[in-house]
Amino acid sequence: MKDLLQDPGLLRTDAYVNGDWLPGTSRSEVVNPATDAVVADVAELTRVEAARGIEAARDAFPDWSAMTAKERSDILRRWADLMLDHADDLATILTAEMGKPLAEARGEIGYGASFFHWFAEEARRVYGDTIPGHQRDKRILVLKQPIGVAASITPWNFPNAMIARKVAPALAAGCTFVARPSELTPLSALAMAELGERAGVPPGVFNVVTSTDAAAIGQEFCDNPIVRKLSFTGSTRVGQILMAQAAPQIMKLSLELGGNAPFIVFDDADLDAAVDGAVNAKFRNAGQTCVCANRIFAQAGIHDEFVARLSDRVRTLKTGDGSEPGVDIGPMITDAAVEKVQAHLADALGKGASIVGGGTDISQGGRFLKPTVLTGATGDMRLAREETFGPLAPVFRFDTEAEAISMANDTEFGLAAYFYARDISRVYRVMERLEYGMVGVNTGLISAAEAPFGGVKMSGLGREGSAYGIDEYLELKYACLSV
Ligand SMILES: NC(=O)c1ccc[n+]([C@@H]2O[C@H](COP(=O)([O-])OP(=O)(O)OC[C@H]3O[C@@H](n4cnc5c(N)ncnc54)[C@H](O)[C@@H]3O)[C@@H](O)[C@H]2O)c1
Ligand SMILES: O=C[C@H](O)CS(=O)(=O)O
Repeated sequence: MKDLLQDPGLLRTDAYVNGDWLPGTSRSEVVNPATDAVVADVAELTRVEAARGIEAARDAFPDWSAMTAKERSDILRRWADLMLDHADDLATILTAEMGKPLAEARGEIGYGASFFHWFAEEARRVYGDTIPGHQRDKRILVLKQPIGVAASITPWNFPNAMIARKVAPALAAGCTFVARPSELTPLSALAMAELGERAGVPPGVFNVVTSTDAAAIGQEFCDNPIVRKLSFTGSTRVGQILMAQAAPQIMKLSLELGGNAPFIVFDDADLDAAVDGAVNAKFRNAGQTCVCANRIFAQAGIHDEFVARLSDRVRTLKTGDGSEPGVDIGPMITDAAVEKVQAHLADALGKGASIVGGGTDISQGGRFLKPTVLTGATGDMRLAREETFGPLAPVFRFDTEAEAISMANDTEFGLAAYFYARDISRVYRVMERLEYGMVGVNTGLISAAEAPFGGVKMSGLGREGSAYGIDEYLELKYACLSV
């Protein structure tokens, strides 16, 4: 792997605690999902060693939080600049461990760096308040102060950006941090730590504990009284586990969980734009994103034309090893992920859906699946109620606006939704009535550091990015002065 990198020093395989690289008492393999080749052997830390990382963050907190906002801002900006300077190497590492096409991996590095740039600016705008007193001799002050030690647990599908979206606001606020990346994709987090060290992040401020024992590390994060904030991105199932485990500590939580995004195309939509949006929203990261269009709804008047145009576009998408030029759809991350998509397809076909172009098999060998459009999808199918997390685009037909909104909202999730329409009254009505944390109107790509990313209902708590994102790592203190 190192021979593929311009800067081999970025391929770090030891855990990073208190500025030291720890080999751990054992190692675990990171495997390329496209080839099954072993990419690296990574340090396997125990729960006790993870606690060392928490203690390092505790010990680093006083000095880090005492820095001026400008001092922290400068370090975050240097970190972002280094990530962009090394984007090609970081993308090579990311594609090797996660499988996404190199172009998407480079895009993710830019997306991750954008959070460091954004919160380098937000660091200097953590303002408090003065409030007119409730008595003549009282003065009211509101201070915003960093929570303290924050911890993160993140998924495999965006191994750089999901950590950046948490570390950047945390450190900007003055918190110190312990990250536990997915066991499937730890290398991107370790490369981030290497660049953080080069950017001047002091020892103990940012720590990366690597382990395949997710439950043990998560339990340590929830049980250890030093940890005052846990930020989790992953499935709703695990989010519920962590929320319960964190309850005894009354720990502040951010939960970025599962989704079931509707993608609605109304009769008055710009169909070419809707097709572009559907391809972006459905097939980015081979359909392995929390905001992917999981259900596509097409109004009766344009249904057949939309399906025809979408299918024509999908047929041009190339499946293959993400490190190869021109590949649009990389592998699924695991065999279990392949099995889930195949199970959703079989269930849908068994309940009356059809693959556009015919056939019943979407396998391309190994963990590769053919991007596929289904018609005849209905609400009783598994793919209507569960995240498919793969390149399967089920199209549901609808007649009225009210029916579309009702079907779109008929889910326990509420992360992202999308719709295409040009009538401004309809745009306002639908935008207001969709029960989601984020709505894309005439666009299939909504994620940006400038915007508050997050969901409602079973899709989580809190927001990441935007000016709101730093509040997740701050506490309000009310001071009442008698004068
Ligand atoms: N809302 C968002 O921003 C967002 C972003 C990316 C992914 N996701 C969601 O994540 C899921 C896919 O990612 P995934 O398969 O890695 O999810 P996952 O919940 O299985 O795993 C997420 C992380 O939690 C760890 N984990 C698993 N069990 C744990 C436990 N008992 N205690 C502590 N940690 C544990 C995993 O090792 C991993 O690092 C999908 O549901 C997707 O929608 C949401
Ligand atoms: O899958 C989860 C990510 O949050 C997707 S995005 O890149 O932030 O849209």
